[in-house]
Amino acid sequence: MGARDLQVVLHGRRILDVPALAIPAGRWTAVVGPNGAGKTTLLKALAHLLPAARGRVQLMGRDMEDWSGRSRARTLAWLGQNEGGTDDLLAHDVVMLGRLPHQAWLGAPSALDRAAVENAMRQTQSWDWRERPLGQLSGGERQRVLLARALAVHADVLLMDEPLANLDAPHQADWLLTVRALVDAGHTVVSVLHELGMALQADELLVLAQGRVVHQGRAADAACRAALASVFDHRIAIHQVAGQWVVLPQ
Ligand SMILES: Nc1ncnc2c1ncn2[C@@H]1O[C@H](COP(=O)(O)OP(=O)(O)OP(=O)(O)O)[C@@H](O)[C@H]1O
Repeated sequence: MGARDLQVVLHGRRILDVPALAIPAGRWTAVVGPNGAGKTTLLKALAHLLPAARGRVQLMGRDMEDWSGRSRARTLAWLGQNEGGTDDLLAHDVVMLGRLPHQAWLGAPSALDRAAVENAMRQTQSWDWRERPLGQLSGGERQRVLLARALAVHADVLLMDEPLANLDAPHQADWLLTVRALVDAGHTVVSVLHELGMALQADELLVLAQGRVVHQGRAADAACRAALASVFDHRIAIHQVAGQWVVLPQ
């Protein structure tokens, strides 16, 4: 996906200013940067969730405005932070919401929908809580249900804002495997991450600061690590341990 002249002004402040952006298809891009850099704002603007956004966003080569809401919802899955309004729903029904773009108007879920929900819940190990209201789950359990909802869409493009929030280490590792499998199957994943060591395992890094893209490139490149150190005012130390990047605060 991509964007041109993307701007967000809120209460008279320019929050985001991205003249041109191309996110490679079939790869995993991690969006990183300090608090307040505009990462969530960028992701929401790309997802067409921010009425205040100006500019052009393209999804699979077509302007967002040219997509019907339904086909866009089938093509682009969203995992956001602190989403309200679904606490009273059973976890299973929350995940089924991910199948809405595939269902006929007022139609019952098909066998395919039910299988997609079960597979996604088993993949995130949340199937055991399917009969529990979302509001009664722990932060990590809830996050895994919401991840299942995004996976159940079977979308070509997945946008995830802080998907690792509240996940314990094994489930962070599972998330990584899930993303790798998605990308291997040709999907595009864009995730905002604060876990910089995980972000450095992405294919591409998009580094934001003060509402601007200050670097975009292959995460394996030294230039990405230099850009990271710079936007965090050199308050991080990046080490390689057993072939993986470890980022420590300093
Ligand atoms: N509704 C709003 N009204 C005014 N300013 C806002 C609003 N939402 C966000 N901002 C401001 O926009 C800037 C970018 O916010 P955003 O949430 O995109 O940052 P972020 O990079 O995701 O931050 P974090 O790492 O803290 O989650 C911040 O300075 C924030 O205060």
